[in-house]
Amino acid sequence: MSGRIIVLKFGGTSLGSAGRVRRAAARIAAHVSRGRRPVVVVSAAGRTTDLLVRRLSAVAPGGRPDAREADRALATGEDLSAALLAAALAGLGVPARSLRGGEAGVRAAGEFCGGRIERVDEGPLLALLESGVVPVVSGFQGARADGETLTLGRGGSDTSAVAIAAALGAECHIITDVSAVHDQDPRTDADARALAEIDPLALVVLAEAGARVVHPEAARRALADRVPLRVYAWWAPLSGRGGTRIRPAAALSEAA
Ligand SMILES: Nc1ncnc2c1ncn2[C@@H]1O[C@H](COP(=O)(O)OP(=O)(O)O)[C@@H](O)[C@H]1O
Ligand SMILES: N[C@@H](CC(=O)OP(=O)(O)O)C(=O)O
Repeated sequence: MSGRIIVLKFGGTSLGSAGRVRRAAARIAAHVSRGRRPVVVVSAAGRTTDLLVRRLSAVAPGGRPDAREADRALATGEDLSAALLAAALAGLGVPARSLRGGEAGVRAAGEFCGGRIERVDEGPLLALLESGVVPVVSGFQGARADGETLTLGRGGSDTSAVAIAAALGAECHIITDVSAVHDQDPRTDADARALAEIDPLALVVLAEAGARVVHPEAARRALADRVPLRVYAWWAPLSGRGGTRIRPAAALSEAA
């Protein structure tokens, strides 16, 4: 089955309104109708995580909340996105189920607010795919061996998506708020060029230099685990054309 699995990661801006959640659901449904088996990974909508950080600071002495409770609060942003998107899919007649990171098999290690993904047990996701259900997984979180939820650091949903794709032997699409990976941040540099293709190592270099579009840890994992990536915008055609392909031996080239 692995050849037909595709991991689709929707960033916060891609889920920032009811209309965008419905468009994300339509994109997933389009993949299902083409015979693919999507596994979906979501971020918290819009500025939700920033809001949760502010709310935690407001109730904590000295603005420093207890780390365990901070992680439980922060994880709710992704959980809400997952439930909303699964509900939108059900509304389109596509069976779907929201899962927390730990429920989806994402095993994390480390401390609260600073977890790292140790491994992904593919069993729960494969079981849902086998029964024709689209798993919609909360990114940015995993479960530690003691059952506690750990978040993975800001921007960590990209890492969730790539780790899941690596475990499933699948490609991973990162759906974001820019049309492609550019050679500079297109929001601050009017001359930024969209890249049609880029080598995975070049993506690591861009990400480590601060290009937020793919988290550096996700880029490093894609390189190490040979996960093919694509990056495009939430408003891109549902046909899936355009954006940036990240694959080994791709030359840096400008998008048409
Ligand atoms: N080289 C680059 N190419 C594309 N986007 C970039 C680059 N450098 C920085 N960015 C920024 O990355 C942002 C997308 O990342 P992010 O805000 O984390 O999106 P999401 O909400 O989808 O996770 C874009 O809005 C853009 O401003
Ligand atoms: N919601 C988390 C995780 C994340 O990855 O978000 P996004 O995919 O929107 O960058 C954050 O804001 O850091």
